[in-house]
Amino acid sequence: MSLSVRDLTVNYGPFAAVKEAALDIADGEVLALLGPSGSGKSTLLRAITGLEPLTAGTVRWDGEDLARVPVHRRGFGLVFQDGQLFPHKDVASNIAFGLRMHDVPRAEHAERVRALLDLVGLSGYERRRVTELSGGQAQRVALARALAPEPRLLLLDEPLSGLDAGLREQLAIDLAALLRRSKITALLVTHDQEEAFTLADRVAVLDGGEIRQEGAVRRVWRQPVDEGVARFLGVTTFVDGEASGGTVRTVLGDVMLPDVKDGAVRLGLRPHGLRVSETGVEGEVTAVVHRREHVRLVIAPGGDLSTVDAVAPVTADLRPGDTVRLALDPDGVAQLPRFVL
Ligand SMILES: Nc1ncnc2c1ncn2[C@@H]1O[C@H](COP(=O)(O)OP(=O)(O)OP(=O)(O)O)[C@@H](O)[C@H]1O
Repeated sequence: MSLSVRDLTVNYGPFAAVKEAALDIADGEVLALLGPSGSGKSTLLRAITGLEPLTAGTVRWDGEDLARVPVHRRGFGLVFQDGQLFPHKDVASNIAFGLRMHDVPRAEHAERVRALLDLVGLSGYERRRVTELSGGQAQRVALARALAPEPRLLLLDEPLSGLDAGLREQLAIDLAALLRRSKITALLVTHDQEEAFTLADRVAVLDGGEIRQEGAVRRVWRQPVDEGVARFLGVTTFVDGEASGGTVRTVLGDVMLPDVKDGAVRLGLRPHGLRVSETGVEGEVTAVVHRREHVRLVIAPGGDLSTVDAVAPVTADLRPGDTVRLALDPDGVAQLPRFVL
């Protein structure tokens, strides 16, 4: 085990921004701290780096308590939302700064900078002024600078949130490949579930300063512990059902789910968990929103049911008032614990 955090609490006056947080990151693993704005993600990350004093708790690396180890001696690399590059230096000097801080001999700088630029997909950019970089390129340079001293833990605080959507998606894919290829141990802070799921092996979902759920990405996505976590992970509709032999029967249709136990179950549906289909439950379209890859719909299924979110292909020509049929898609369905009163 590399990083181990226990009972970590950070108070700002009477307000607890982080409450008794516990998490572990194993060697080569990427953990994402995911949560809404103000949930305490950045405070927890800053406390781990040593930038924020702990009110209580411990941060250990391989068992060693870091309480008395200052930020620059922890061997951690940091990347923030705005890469905070030195504007008067060129790309190579920005990256070499990371090397100088860690006593890498000067003769090795050029070669190391070249290798790092290659790693982040910016070969040949050594002499470029940082003021002449795009937002995405600047974040790649910030990443190269943080990686230069070969940190034992890379901490990324919303590294992509300053970028526009398309670029952000591409950079998340590139960054995920880089982290896996280089077997870097990392902690990522983000409010964007797509980003967390692209980049991380495990996620810890924070809300109100508390870690509400922690686990492998797929598991948290498929089995959120409560409605709060489920909603934060994109679930908009909850429906009860009865499982038998791997199929769950609900008022919105049947769906086959892996590992579902027979008996009463509660499902959480993301919009793409309900798709317009040839057969299935009938409903009336009440709203249509065009998205890049699909059309989002609000449907009134009739009867006692409240409106539900659903999707249709971009080619679907649907308007409010149209009648459609809906089928459940297991890809967009989560399973929640069902509390029997
Ligand atoms: N220096 C400070 N003094 C007082 N309160 C603070 C301070 N820094 C943060 N807070 C409060 O602590 C809470 C957690 O803040 P934090 O920045 O960790 O949240 P976050 O999840 O990272 O949010 P965001 O995604 O918006 O950055 C917030 O309610 C914030 O207002």
